[in-house]
Amino acid sequence: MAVILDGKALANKMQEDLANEVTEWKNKGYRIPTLVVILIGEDSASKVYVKNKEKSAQKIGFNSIVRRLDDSIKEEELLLIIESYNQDDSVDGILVQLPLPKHIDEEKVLLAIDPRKDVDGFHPLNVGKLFVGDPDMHPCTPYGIITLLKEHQIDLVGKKVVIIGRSNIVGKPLMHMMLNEDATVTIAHSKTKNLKDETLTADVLVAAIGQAEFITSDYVKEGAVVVDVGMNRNSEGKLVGDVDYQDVLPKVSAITPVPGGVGPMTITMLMEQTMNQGRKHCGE
Ligand SMILES: Nc1nc(=O)c2c([nH]1)NC[C@@H]1CN(c3ccc(C(=O)N[C@@H](CCC(=O)O)C(=O)O)cc3)C=[N+]21
Repeated sequence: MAVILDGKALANKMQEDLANEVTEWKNKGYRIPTLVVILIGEDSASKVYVKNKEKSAQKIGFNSIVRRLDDSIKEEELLLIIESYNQDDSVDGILVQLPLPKHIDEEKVLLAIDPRKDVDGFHPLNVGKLFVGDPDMHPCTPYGIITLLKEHQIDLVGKKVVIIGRSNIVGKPLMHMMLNEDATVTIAHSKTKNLKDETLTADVLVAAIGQAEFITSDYVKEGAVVVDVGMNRNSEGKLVGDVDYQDVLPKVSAITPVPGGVGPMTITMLMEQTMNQGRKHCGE
């Protein structure tokens, strides 16, 4: 029987621990950790994600600020808003929800966030620190994946990990984190030839493709661990991953469900890094 890697359960447990820490923190008379999430425009998926982040932050007891900005905002104006939060000593974490409207340069925005407040781990300095194996802030989705696998004692040393997807927010940072765990890593993507030949070698297969139920059992080695990063709506409007869950289930040793797998872990790692920064900024 396959082990279900229940991200929701671990997320709940970790968020309870964080809530207890915040209570202790308050009792010591310290300032409550503060997270600012900046949401630009009306993208419906982004709204749901931001709402979930806000709910978690409030449940934990953080000071949660969601700054909603109009689609038409000028890049300079956004940069000034970010700078004001950089300067504000009561703010521990700043996250700008991606994707951004087309007229705004993502690289400029990510560079503008103070790296010490970059709880998303997307600032080039934090990307570079991860690259050289000395990470400070981690991108939350890959960090959540590693945390979930570790919780279930899934050993990565020397294992063959195949990641499908080369994005800056999932595939590439996960590659570095897996290397830091001594795994052997392959990244496949839309131009990869004979994808199945790659995926069938995977002890751990990570799907970050963006196509509903793309990975069927013929892509998966017997006994593999399958991690599903996908978030797609199928024709019935149901949330499904990049993995055909029912089809691969009999073949795998462990698998993350969608919903309730990687998604809740992503949010939890954001909260964890906000707590850590809050602690640092108070000099503890
Ligand atoms: N600057 C930035 N940081 C991010 O971390 C970031 C981002 N931009 N842009 C988009 C992606 C996506 N993302 C998710 C967060 C939570 C769920 C989540 O909570 N998923 C639930 C279900 C949610 C639902 O019901 O739709 C689950 O899997 O159980 C999913 C995806 C964060 N992202």
